[in-house]
Amino acid sequence: MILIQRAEGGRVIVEVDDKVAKVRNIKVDSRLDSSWDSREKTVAFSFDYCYWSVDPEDPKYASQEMVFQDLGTSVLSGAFRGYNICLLAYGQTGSGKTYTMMGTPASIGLTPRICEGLFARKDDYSDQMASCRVKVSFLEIYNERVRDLLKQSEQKKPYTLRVREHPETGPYVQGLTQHLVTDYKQVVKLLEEGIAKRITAATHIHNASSRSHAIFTIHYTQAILENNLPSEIASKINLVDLAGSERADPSYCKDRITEGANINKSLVTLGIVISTLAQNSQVFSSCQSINTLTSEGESSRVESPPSGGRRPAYIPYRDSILTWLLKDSLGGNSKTIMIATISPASSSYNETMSTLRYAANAKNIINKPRVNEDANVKLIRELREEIDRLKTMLMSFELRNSSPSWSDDKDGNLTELVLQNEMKVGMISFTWCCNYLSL
Ligand SMILES: Nc1ncnc2c1ncn2[C@@H]1O[C@H](COP(=O)(O)OP(=O)(O)OP(=O)(O)O)[C@@H](O)[C@H]1O
Repeated sequence: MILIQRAEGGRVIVEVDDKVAKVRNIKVDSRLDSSWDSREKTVAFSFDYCYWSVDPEDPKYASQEMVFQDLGTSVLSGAFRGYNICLLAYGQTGSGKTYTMMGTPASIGLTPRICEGLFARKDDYSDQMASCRVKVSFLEIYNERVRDLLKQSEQKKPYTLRVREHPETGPYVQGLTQHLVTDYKQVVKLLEEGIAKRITAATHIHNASSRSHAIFTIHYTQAILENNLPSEIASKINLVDLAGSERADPSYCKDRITEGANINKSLVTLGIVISTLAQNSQVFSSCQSINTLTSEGESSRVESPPSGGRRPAYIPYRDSILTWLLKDSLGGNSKTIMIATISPASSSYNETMSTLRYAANAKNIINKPRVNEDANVKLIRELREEIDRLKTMLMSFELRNSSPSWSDDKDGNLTELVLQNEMKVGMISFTWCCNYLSL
């Protein structure tokens, strides 16, 4: 989705028409007869949502509440169902990423609103024999190093945390503190603490520009009772406010230039990861459609890769700390929303076009999210569904079939299947309960 924030620096060259953002091509002079110039006068990009957030007096102005109602509520519903979610704000310096993700005291942003939503739901749990646990962590990546924003550090060099990769759960930051929070006020306090520690500097566009990528993570675990068995559904919500992309100003000091180079390095790597994932998703979907066509027309199955032998390309996640940490959110087990913020001013034309192309690429990625639930509880539920299906079939056979021999055969097989599945359910439930109690 695209969010158009303020217009400083020249005339407005962007307009929003429902889900389409149209940018006037400033390289084509609209006053001249363009018959000799084949370039388009406007370039249109379509997204799931486009918001106009320039002037609060404008009737089409999109407020923080409106953005939350569209995006924040879908983050919450995904988390309640047990999915991992990632919300990522990308855009030019000063275009409103931090405003959208965090907000201001007068106009709170997505992150605090999402936390508020989690705790509003928590209050309902008393009726449902379920409970939940919320833990948060907050880190920044600055100059390719990781710092815990929620840890008091007396050290001179606080950027010492290392990223490691677990074979099952993926990349994580070793030693990052996780804070158990029980109400909204506690989260707000931690958010304020972390934001105050985040590295900012004055750039030629924005005098309090975030120079680091910030990741606020919520570990949301729900304890539920399913089929009379206690179980847990876990969801990880990554709320990411990226550092702004900006060109290096020759008047900057050496540190600022190194900092800019590191920001660009991770944003360039993010761009490469996004376009490779988008290409791979296209290879995957063409593979699927070829397999579908073949299985409709022939009896044999085609193994991937399809004709032409295109294999998925290597994804360089580990080329930057940012992409390594977001590996699962980008093209993995996560529902991911990218918010691209742009300025509608003509002076930002190049950055706006590059952000829109970046976002258009990200739209093509196909992720594989799955509910993070206990595998045994899932198996028991599937077996019970199968038993119900078989019992319904048995009943309809008994009602419909008059031929005794045929019906007896089928009845026998189905009854046996029902019994086998009920035994499996009994055994798994027993072993699972023993394991759960011994923990
Ligand atoms: N829609 C908006 N309404 C009112 N103020 C806004 C809006 N968008 C941004 N701002 C204000 O503009 C300034 C810059 O915005 P913000 O800090 O969110 O930019 P950013 O993209 O995070 O920049 P950087 O990458 O440099 O950190 C802030 O003072 C912010 O409060």
